[in-house]
Amino acid sequence: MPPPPMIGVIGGSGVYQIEGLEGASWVKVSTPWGKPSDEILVGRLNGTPMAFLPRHGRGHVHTPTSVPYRANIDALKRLGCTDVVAVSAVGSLRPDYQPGDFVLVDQYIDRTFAREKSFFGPGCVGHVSLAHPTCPRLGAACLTAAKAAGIKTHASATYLAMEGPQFSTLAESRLYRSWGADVIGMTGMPEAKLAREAELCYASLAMITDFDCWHTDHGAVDVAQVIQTLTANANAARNLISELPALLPDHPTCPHGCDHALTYALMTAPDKRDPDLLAKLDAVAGRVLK
Ligand SMILES: CSC[C@H]1O[C@H](OP(=O)(O)O)[C@H](O)[C@@H]1O
Ligand SMILES: Nc1ncnc2[nH]cnc12
Repeated sequence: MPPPPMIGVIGGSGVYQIEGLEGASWVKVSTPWGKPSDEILVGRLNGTPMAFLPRHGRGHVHTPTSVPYRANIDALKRLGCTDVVAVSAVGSLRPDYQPGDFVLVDQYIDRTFAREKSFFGPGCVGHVSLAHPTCPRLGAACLTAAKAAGIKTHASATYLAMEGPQFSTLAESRLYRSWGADVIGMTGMPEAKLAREAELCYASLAMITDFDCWHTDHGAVDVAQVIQTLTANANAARNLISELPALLPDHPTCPHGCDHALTYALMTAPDKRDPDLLAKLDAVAGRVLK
């Protein structure tokens, strides 16, 4: 029997709390990959178990580079999450995706270079498919929730993940546009890669806060502009999340295979596997290592 649905929400910049969780408490979760960004708020939303983790920690302590992505995903998996909705602030790289709009991210270009990107490594080599890096079923639920909450949401976007923390140069912004990227942010990767390795359904809902620096009618992005747009639209994000529980199926076997991503992924022969790494993979890959 597949586990019952539990939604993990990763809150991005400006989203450090969620309201309305019944019986909510902040819990400390230890992982073999270090400490998550913060304690995790666990409770129920309209009867469905939910776990909320602020990606940068309460008070925005972590940079996009220092976010402990592996610990965060491991902790959500360890708590029993089946589905993870990531909320992020992004800049728009196209004129028709405008500040205040939401987008459902379904593709990535990963330009980050200073982060741990895999749970696997020497002694347990694994290769998962990332052709479709997000879960279409969870994405569809997010779009339905956004519609119910009255939020303008674009159904598809390619997210350029940059290292940061500085924003892009004009030449970079133009280059990313020429590559076909639609939005830009600093945290979408390796989060999506790790969620896939952990066999979690993952969807990324991004709020557009600015036009980065390429748009001739708009000044270059700064933090004040990002915060202003985030604050103006924070309620929309909350309303959207509260619509989600009713939209998840009772028996969450993923028709797209997110929950079986590791079935053919492991390459290392059983007798060559590193016991220390296998122990660390207990939550993430326990299903295939039992
Ligand atoms: C505050 S602007 C840059 C900052 O905002 C985004 O954060 P998140 O993705 O966690 O919402 C962006 O990726 C940068 O980390
Ligand atoms: N223009 C931008 N570049 C990178 N990350 C962002 N987050 C919000 N706006 C951004």
